[in-house]
Parts: sequence; C-alpha cells; structure tokens
Amino acid sequence: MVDKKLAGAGLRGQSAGETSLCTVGQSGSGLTYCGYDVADLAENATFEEVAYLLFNAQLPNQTQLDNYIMQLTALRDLPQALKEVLQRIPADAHPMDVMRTGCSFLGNLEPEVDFNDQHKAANRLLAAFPAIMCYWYKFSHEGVEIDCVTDEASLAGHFLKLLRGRTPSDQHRRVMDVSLILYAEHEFNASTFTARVCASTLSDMYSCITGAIGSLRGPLHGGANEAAMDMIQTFTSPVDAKAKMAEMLANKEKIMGFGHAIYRESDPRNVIIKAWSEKLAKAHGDTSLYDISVACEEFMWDTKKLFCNADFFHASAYHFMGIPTKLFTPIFVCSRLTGWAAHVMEQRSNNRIIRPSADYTGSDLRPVTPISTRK
Ligand SMILES: CC(=O)SCCNC(=O)CCNC(=O)[C@H](O)C(C)(C)COP(=O)(O)OP(=O)(O)OC[C@H]1O[C@@H](n2cnc3c(N)ncnc32)[C@H](O)[C@@H]1OP(=O)(O)O
Ligand SMILES: O=C([O-])CC(=O)C(=O)O
Repeated sequence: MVDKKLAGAGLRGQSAGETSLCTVGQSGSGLTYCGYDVADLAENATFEEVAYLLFNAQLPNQTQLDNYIMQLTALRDLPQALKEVLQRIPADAHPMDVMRTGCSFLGNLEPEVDFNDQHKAANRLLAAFPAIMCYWYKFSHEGVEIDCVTDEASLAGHFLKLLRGRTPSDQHRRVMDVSLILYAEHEFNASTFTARVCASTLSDMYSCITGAIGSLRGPLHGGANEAAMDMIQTFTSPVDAKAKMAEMLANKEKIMGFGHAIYRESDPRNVIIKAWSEKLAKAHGDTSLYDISVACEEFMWDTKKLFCNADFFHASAYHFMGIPTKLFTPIFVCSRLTGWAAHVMEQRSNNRIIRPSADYTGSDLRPVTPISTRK
C-alpha cells in the first residue's frame, strides 16, 4: 500500500470541491479539523469543544463551552411520538436503520423550515441521537422504557449512562469522548459527500443527515467496526488469528478494519485508539482480545502492507467497555453528525448543485421495435 496511487475508479484522487473543515493524509499532520491536529484535540479537548469548533470554525472559550453544553443538555429528551415509533421497531432491526428512521422522523416533528435554523437542527440531532439509539435498544432488547435525560454533562457520559443505567467510570467516559473526537470529521468521505450532494439541492438538514446515515451503514465505511469485532471474536489466539486471516486472504476476502481510501501507510487515529484499547484491556483484566488484535495488525502489515484504520481497535476498545457490538456503528453516527452538519452548512454557504457527468458505455442509438417482434 505504500506505493498506492490516488487515482482511478471511485473518483479517487479527484477534487470534488473545497473545504476549510478538514485535511486528510497530508504529510506532517495526518488529520486536522479546522487547523488542529486530531491527536492534539484528542489529548487536550472534549467532544463538545470539537463539535463547537466544527460548527463555528473556532474553539470555544470557557463561557461559550458552558453555554453550549447547557444548550445541548436541554435538547436531549425525545418527543413522545418519536418514542412510540422507536417502540415499534423490532429488536432484530439493523441499528443503523433505527438511527436513519429516528433522524428522519424527528425531521417530521421539528422540521428545519429555514436555513437560519441549521445550527438548531444540528444541535438537536447531536443531543438526541444517544437517546434515539439507547431508547430503542433498551426497549426492544430488555423491555425497559428508559428516561432519555441524564445528569451527565458530556455526550460521552450521557450515552454510557443511558445504556447502562449507572454513572460511568472516568476512564470509560474519557475513552468514549476521545472516540467521538476521532470519528467526528473526515473530509469528503462517502457519507459526508452524500450529505453534501443532498445539501447542494437545497434540501433540509434532516434529509442530508438521513442520507449520510445510509451511506455510513455499509461495511466498507462505518460498518467496518462491527464487522471487525465479529471477526476477532472468532479467533481463539494470536496464532489462530494469523492462520484464519491467511485463509481469508487466500479466499480474496476483505479484512474489515484494514486499509483506507486516502491514507497510504497508517491512519493517525489508530495509534490513539489502540493505546486506549490496551489500557482498557488491562483494566478489564483479560488482554487476550487485545493481543489477538495486535497479531492481526502485525499479520496484515507483514503480508499485505495493509494497516489498521480507525475502526479496527475501536472494536476491542468498545468491547472492553461492555458496549454491544450492534451499537458500534450508531456511535459513529453520534460523532460524525458533527462533520456531516458542518459540511452541509459549508456547502450551503457557497452552493452550486453537485451534478457530475458520466462516461457513457451503453448501446449505440437504436430504434424501439414493435413488442411482438422482440425476442
Ligand atoms: C471509518 C472508515 O470508513 S475507514 C474504512 C472502513 N472500511 C473497512 O475497513 C473495510 C475494509 N477496507 C476496504 O474495503 C478498503 O481498504 C477501503 C474501502 C477502505 C478502501 O478501498 P480502496 O481505496 O479501493 O482500497 P485500495 O485501492 O487501497 O485497495 C488496494 C488493494 O488492496 C486490497 N485491499 C484493500 N483493503 C483491503 C482489506 N481490508 N482486506 C483485503 N484486501 C484489501 C484491495 O482489494 C485492492 O486489491 P486489488 O488491487 O487486488 O483489487
Ligand atoms: O475517509 C474515508 O474514506 C472514510 C472515513 O470516513 C474515515 O476514515 O473516517
């Protein structure tokens, strides 16, 4: 992968517009949000500060942050009509379909009637997504109707408390916060581009985000963290992992959580979440899943020069925090919503409808023959 060419199918390597939100894969700093290195943000900021940054192009001061957190916490509860819809979604539904429906239905109840409301709509979704996910999960899986409001100030803590019904540890709250920071924004990835295409028709925020959720759902994009978890759970030891992965590669199977459309040698988020995964494994008292994950990383680099993307060590990290695998990709939604909404706002600020052309590969011009003569 070191000599990977950013060209060819999938619009790879082509610029599809301008953004001031993010750089990906530039030498020196692998990933920046509005000029800040993601590692710096993960070390020295909170997810709410990053959300504020993406929506306002600058980090908040303490007063601005306090006000922003107050604003978000007031927007957490779900309307009764949305709770009733979530109650009707079966336990075996795909959780990303739940997020898509929750987002779309909220757009019916509280539509964005004017682009002046774009921050309001984005903040409402940011505050409500953890409850949409957890309300459905707890009702459909445990028959429990949870209270959608908690006393946790951060979105990370709020989500963990909704899911578990008890106050999370400082370590779990911090890891979830870092995870939300790492997933928040990533330039013109597939789901963000979906949101921008939708925005370019002057559609509403809820439609843009609903479409983006549909794009993130696929295993080649956000769904990879769940797929990686399903895979590593089938490995019994580092040796077993290497043997099974060799078989998968021989069968030309894709190994989820490895490779990236833009990065060539590493994903800068991996080293951060990997370090947290190791700490969580030690705190958990059983490092076997972490050791297996490290063996996978070594094997893929040695055999294919493929590296872990942001998703791979998220699998074990979330697992050590007791998060059900099926909620992995919905957590990604709770975070990437910030990037999507910021891109929608940016697209609107200098819009032209996105409408590329295609190279035609079909039949030459031909007449319509009578149906009775067709074979
Ligand atoms: C947060 C995120 O969305 S990160 C991405 C999450 N997705 C995954 O983890 C899914 C697994 N990875 C992949 O499918 C790919 O690496 C993608 C979709 C991320 C990027 O796709 P592309 O840009 O087309 O990959 P790229 O051009 O680097 O592929 C080069 C070669 O490596 C192979 N390859 C790339 N990733 C993998 C993988 N994970 N497992 C096995 N082979 C792989 C490709 O099949 C291709 O082989 P070929 O030339 O014989 O066809
Ligand atoms: O950028 C991409 O192609 C995939 C993505 O969203 C990410 O890595 O966070």
